[in-house]
Amino acid sequence: MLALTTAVLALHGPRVYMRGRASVAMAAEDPLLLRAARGEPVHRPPVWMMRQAGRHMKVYRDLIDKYPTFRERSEIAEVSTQISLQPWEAYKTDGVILFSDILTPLPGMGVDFDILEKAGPKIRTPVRTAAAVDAMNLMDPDEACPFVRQTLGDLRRAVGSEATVLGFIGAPYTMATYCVEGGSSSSYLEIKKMGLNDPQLLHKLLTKLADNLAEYACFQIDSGAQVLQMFDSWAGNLSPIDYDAFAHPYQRMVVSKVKARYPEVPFITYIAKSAALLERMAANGGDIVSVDWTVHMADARRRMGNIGVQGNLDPAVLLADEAVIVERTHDVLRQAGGKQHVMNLGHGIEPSTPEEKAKFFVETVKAYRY
Ligand SMILES: Cc1c2[nH]c(c1CCC(=O)O)Cc1[nH]c(c(CCC(=O)O)c1C)Cc1[nH]c(c(CCC(=O)O)c1C)Cc1[nH]c(c(C)c1CCC(=O)O)C2
Repeated sequence: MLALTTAVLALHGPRVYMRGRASVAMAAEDPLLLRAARGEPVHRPPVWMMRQAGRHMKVYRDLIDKYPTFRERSEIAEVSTQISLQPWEAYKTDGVILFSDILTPLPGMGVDFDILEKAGPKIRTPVRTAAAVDAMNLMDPDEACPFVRQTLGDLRRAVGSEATVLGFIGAPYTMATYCVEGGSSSSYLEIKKMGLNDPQLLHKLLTKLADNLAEYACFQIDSGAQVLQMFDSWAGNLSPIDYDAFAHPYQRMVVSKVKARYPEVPFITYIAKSAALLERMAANGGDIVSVDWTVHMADARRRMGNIGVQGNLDPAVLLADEAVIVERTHDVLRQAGGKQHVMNLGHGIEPSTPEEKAKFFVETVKAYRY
């Protein structure tokens, strides 16, 4: 800890460090995660867990009897607010993420979907032709997702300055995988075929999605989201050539549209299995790269230079003994260093995670001092 403080002093010099402390005092109103995400000095790392609201919590599973479909649970504002707050009430995470899904805005664009309890997302009519892409419209988020505005506002009022409220979107490529495949996939062959045989059609779909998703992200910020996370979860499945053609430019398009309107709102990008893509992710115009657990955080820092990081504990560690959780958590925190790091898992929490282990992980991070 002392070594780290010395390192911070060596890096910034005492004068700048003092100025940093003064700015902390001035920004005392803003919650910790938001300050850390902006790169301001903080006394400890903030922590939340991807997919923290949901199946691993008994209070959530109990609600399924009353609201049997995911769309009810995420599209009735009172229910979505209640679920979003469950992990905050149980663990006092520093981040509270809107309980919703990346597919939620699709009906507003003219693409309808269901979420089946076992099989997951299902697009009613997959988007595979020029006519289907042309039929997609520019969404009006207030008309399509009024419950999102309501929930984000209610969440801000509920947590005040004790936590940071996060909004999120899917990135165009990952959204396109659902539109084209019609649901989850392990090989992504339909969208790959489209990209290889009719790239112009895929570009057209991605452009439409980018316009809509940027609009939807801005709507979430306007509704109260203080940090925005973009999930390009399945872009790690692309070859670099295809990533550069179909994922990267559309991430950039979304980021630049959002940044043009909300330059001060921290923007996080997540991709699963992204070890080969870190440098590319860091160049999409966002502020923070959410790193999965297949990379040493210290390597991620070295490779990406001056950009914030989020992550990257293997979610499986939350199934281990407490001593292992402490050891692995501290290891990530040390590697990430004290600057612009949001502690998180490397992907969503496993549904089989015992709640007391999730709580222990959050407490372990909150007890750490820079
Ligand atoms: C199962 C599933 C859904 N939607 C989706 C899946 C994955 C299926 C696949 O592998 O292809 C698609 C999806 N939804 C989300 C992502 C990005 C995050 C990721 O990579 O996991 C992805 C890829 C965000 C989300 N999806 C959800 C959140 C909620 C907020 C949170 O707590 O993080 C987010 C950010 C919630 C969600 N979304 C869904 C359910 C059943 C739930 C409930 C919570 C739970 O997982 O137990 C439906």
